[in-house]
Amino acid sequence: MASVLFTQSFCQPQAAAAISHLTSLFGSARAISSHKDLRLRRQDVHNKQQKPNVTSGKDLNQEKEQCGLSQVTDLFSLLKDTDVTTPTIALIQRARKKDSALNWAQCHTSASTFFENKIGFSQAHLNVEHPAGVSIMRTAAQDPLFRRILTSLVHSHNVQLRGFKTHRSERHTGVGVRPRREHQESLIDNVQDFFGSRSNKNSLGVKSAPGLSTLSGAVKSLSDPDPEVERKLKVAFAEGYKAREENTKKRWSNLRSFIFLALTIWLVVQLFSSNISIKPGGSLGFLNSITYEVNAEDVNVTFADVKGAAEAKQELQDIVNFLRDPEKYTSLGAKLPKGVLLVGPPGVGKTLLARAVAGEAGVPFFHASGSEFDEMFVGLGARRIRQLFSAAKEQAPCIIFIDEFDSVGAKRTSSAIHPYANQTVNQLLNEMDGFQQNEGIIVMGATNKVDNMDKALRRPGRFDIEVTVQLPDLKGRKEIIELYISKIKKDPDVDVDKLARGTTGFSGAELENLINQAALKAVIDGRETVTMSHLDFARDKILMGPERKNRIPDEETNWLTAYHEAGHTLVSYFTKDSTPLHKVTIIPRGQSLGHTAFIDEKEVYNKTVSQLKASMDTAMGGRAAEELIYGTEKVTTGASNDLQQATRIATSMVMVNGMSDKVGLRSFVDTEISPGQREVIDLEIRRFLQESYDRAKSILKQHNTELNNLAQALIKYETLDKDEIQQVVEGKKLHKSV
Ligand SMILES: Nc1ncnc2c1ncn2[C@@H]1O[C@H](COP(=O)(O)OP(=O)(O)OP(=O)(O)O)[C@@H](O)[C@H]1O
Ligand SMILES: [Zn+2]
Repeated sequence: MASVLFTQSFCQPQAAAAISHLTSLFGSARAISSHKDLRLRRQDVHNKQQKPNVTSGKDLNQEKEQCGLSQVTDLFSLLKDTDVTTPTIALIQRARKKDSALNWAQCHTSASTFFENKIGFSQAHLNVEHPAGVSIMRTAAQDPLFRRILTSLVHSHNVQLRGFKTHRSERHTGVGVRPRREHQESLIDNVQDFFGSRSNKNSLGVKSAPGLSTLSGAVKSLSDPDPEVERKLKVAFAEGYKAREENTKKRWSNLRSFIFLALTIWLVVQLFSSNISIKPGGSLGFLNSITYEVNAEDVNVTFADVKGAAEAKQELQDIVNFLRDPEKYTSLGAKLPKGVLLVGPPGVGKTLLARAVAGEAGVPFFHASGSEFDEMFVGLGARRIRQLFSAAKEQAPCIIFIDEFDSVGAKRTSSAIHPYANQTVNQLLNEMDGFQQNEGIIVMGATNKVDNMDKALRRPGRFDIEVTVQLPDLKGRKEIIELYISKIKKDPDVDVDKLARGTTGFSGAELENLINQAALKAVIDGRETVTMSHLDFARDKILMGPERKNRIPDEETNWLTAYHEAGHTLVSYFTKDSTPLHKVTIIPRGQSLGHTAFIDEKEVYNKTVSQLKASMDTAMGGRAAEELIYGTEKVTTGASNDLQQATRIATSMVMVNGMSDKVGLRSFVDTEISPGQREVIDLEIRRFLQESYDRAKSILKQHNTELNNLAQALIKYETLDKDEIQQVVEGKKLHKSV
């Protein structure tokens, strides 16, 4: 890994090692933000106000700004300590990357997504009868590091629970966020037993270790957090802790974390007691003593390690050839690109490809992350760019890879909030222009938001080559699955082909995660090998969020959820061109009370008007069913996500894809919209949505019997797969055990 070494004139050697270890893991931008976090916490203690309370919307925003990135920092350090597998880290990184480092909200979302995933897995551990659970909880409770992270995460979770939804629930049709507290109460009781706050014996009759009361004290001191939050944290951490425990060599990292913590506190004191002033364009005297040493990485990844992505590999082969033998090109007078932009959705292997280019060519690889340049101090980002390029020049031919490229290369703004962001882009442009075409440095940037990029960066002589990396197709998925499944012990019943067919739309990282999750599930089930049912379980978890153990004890809510989900399902069922149904359930999953899941049968490269309308109608089906059955006064907030999704589709139809007659064949991306136009657009979006709702309602009215049957079947069986849905709709009797 390319490490950005952070040395400082007054560093102790040991401490410098600790810092460099950390910065190499997280990049020092994040190391710096955790100073900020510590400062906040110190103030909290000072004000005797330990609770990071978020009440009003304004506070919430402030809170986000103050603690967003640093919470993620903690999360990262947790990950480091727990040795959680790469896909999980990739998952967070990816979610975090969804926006520039200035958008803290995204960070929280990613953190929560992560915990949802972790917690789903941990439910088995939560089971009091599970011997692993007992020992995990007990060890966890005695650990000071655990407590520290716990404190900071309650913080993060408080923010999350009050303001955001998970990534998954945004992406997939499902019921919105509704409280689900009672349902969890029995579970919380169990945990409380563990933590000694109810009695000092848990239900196994094992007397609690003394440390338990310490943890319960810690939890109590967290200003009476939401029990749901408390529960989630305990479980998530117990599991994280277990993973950590399993890796004995990680013990040392405890010590390092401690040194780092002590050092950061000291740094913060230095920073904020020395009267530093930040002047526009100026720099901090104190920070001038910081030097960054940029190290390259030797890569041993090759194209053979990247599965699928044949086109991308082919396009990149030219770059490899050039790097292998720059002279050959120079002597012919051929000019090669300086910059290559890898564009594609998260997790498709952009980073992997860039590495493979370096590996194939046998050149050093400098890896930097866009957010590293997003500094809280003026001019540091630009300076880092300079240092990165000057280090690279010394080692040419080589590759500079900038991940999350959109956070460095975003359109320059005149915004008053971050007036210095432009400096970084300017510096990058300078550097790109400053070296000769055939000098042997190729700058590769990866982004999933190419539209946000500053246009100047894409002029000839800069990032003028764009390589698109797509989601893997059937063959690609098969190869990826084969690659990762070869690393685990699988049962002979595992059908890779079937799995590949049932995972349309999954990225490479998601497939890797799927296999990992399946393996975890197999371990929990006490199995020797991973079976198809473990893989199915993992797929559903990734697709719909982790499954809760039980349904909600409130029957009225269950019926409402059943009708809501049956509404989605039926509209989809009776609408031509809708995405094929996969499953419907009223067991709460992730953040939602129920879920209707769909999987495309084959790759979708483009969507037709009819498909888009079908998606909108299906999303509207939930609300329409609620209204039909319970009346307008009884509709719930459960459809908020659905509405969001439908609105997104309608908006893009009208504003981007020229699918509205009134607005015409016109795209409003990147154009000023006059008030007159805005009104027309608005009316069109509204019309699209209303018509969609009406279509959904009319389907449900027409198929009222089926709606009732489906809701009843959901109440009885809780989850129905595609075939079962069909049987119910066709009025056949289901042979399914309850
Ligand atoms: N095509 C693939 N072949 C093999 N493994 C893959 C592939 N795509 C993704 N993976 C796995 O997923 C991990 C994450 O992928 P990677 O970080 O390269 O994706 P990315 O496109 O750079 O995503 P992001 O935009 O989030 O950075 C890889 O380290 C690899 O383990
Ligand atoms: Zn819904």
